[in-house]
Amino acid sequence: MTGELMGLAPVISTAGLTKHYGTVHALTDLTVEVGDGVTGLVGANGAGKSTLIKVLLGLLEPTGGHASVLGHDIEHEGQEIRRLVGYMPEHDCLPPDVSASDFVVHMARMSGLGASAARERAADVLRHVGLDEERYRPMGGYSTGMKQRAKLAQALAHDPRLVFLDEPTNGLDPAARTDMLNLVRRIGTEFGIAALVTSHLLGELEQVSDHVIVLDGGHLLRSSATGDFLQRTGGLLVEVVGTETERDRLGEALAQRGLTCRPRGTMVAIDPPPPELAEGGAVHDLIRDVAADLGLGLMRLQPDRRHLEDVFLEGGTRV
Ligand SMILES: Nc1ncnc2c1ncn2[C@@H]1O[C@H](COP(=O)(O)OP(=O)(O)OP(=O)(O)O)[C@@H](O)[C@H]1O
Repeated sequence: MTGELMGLAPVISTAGLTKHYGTVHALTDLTVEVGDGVTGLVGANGAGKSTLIKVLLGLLEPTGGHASVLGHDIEHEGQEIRRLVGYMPEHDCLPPDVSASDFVVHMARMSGLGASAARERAADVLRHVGLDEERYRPMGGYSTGMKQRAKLAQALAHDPRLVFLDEPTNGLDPAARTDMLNLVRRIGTEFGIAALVTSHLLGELEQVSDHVIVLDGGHLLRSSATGDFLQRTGGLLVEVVGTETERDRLGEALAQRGLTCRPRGTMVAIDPPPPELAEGGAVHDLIRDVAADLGLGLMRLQPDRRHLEDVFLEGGTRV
């Protein structure tokens, strides 16, 4: 876990955390730690992500187990936790007749800032999230992207140590999604605020998270550094100048030399080579020589990596 590795106290720590809604087992025996930086909380709809956040905020009582957030016990110190933590809920919760500016000032005042400090802080966070002149307009007329930014701004209003961002990219088009992910990354790096961010889209979290926790039906499927999810497969990806014809000529020639190849987009994906070619970069030399013999220009030769989707496709092992 991130915190343990760095010798720091974890930002969040749970032990056997369980939450049932009647017969629905939303979280089961969850033991996990979250450190500083950005942590992705991934899982399909209904996996228990929002429930975990609400339990950690002290808004829902756990059925069993324990958890602490920034060193505070969730059952007895919920108020202290909510003072230190910002929360961007999944669903629309913005008053339509109020401007983002008034709303964020209000949220900052609620957290104890004086009138002028709250105005200053609101202007800062609204600028950081990219709401400019629109911030003076009633939020009812905002696009989904602007609403998500306003929700994020209110989560940052009281200068929290940690933010819970529940599906911040929900409903956004690809460009707005990229902007939001960049913002999430900046929160964890430039602003130095730890972030637990949920998504059911696995690919997007691998771009911004230092660590990823995967939930499946309320169970912990996996918790590791993002780099470990993207571990090398031992295979290679090669791209040559030209079209599919050149790609396939290379693939066929490499297959004749004992490599297992298949097309993947514009590239040739090569399975981990046999031991005699894996040693000392022999496979790289072979690919270079085969491309040269065919008169093909090598554009790219890189390790093939697993992606977060693969963890799900493989079914994974519950830990
Ligand atoms: N108040 C509630 N009463 C009963 N069941 C609930 C309640 N809230 C959530 N659930 C159920 O608990 C399970 C986990 O829900 P949760 O909202 O935590 O999942 P999630 O991973 O956040 O999914 P989503 O992204 O769809 O919100 C689901 O089966 C859900 O239907």
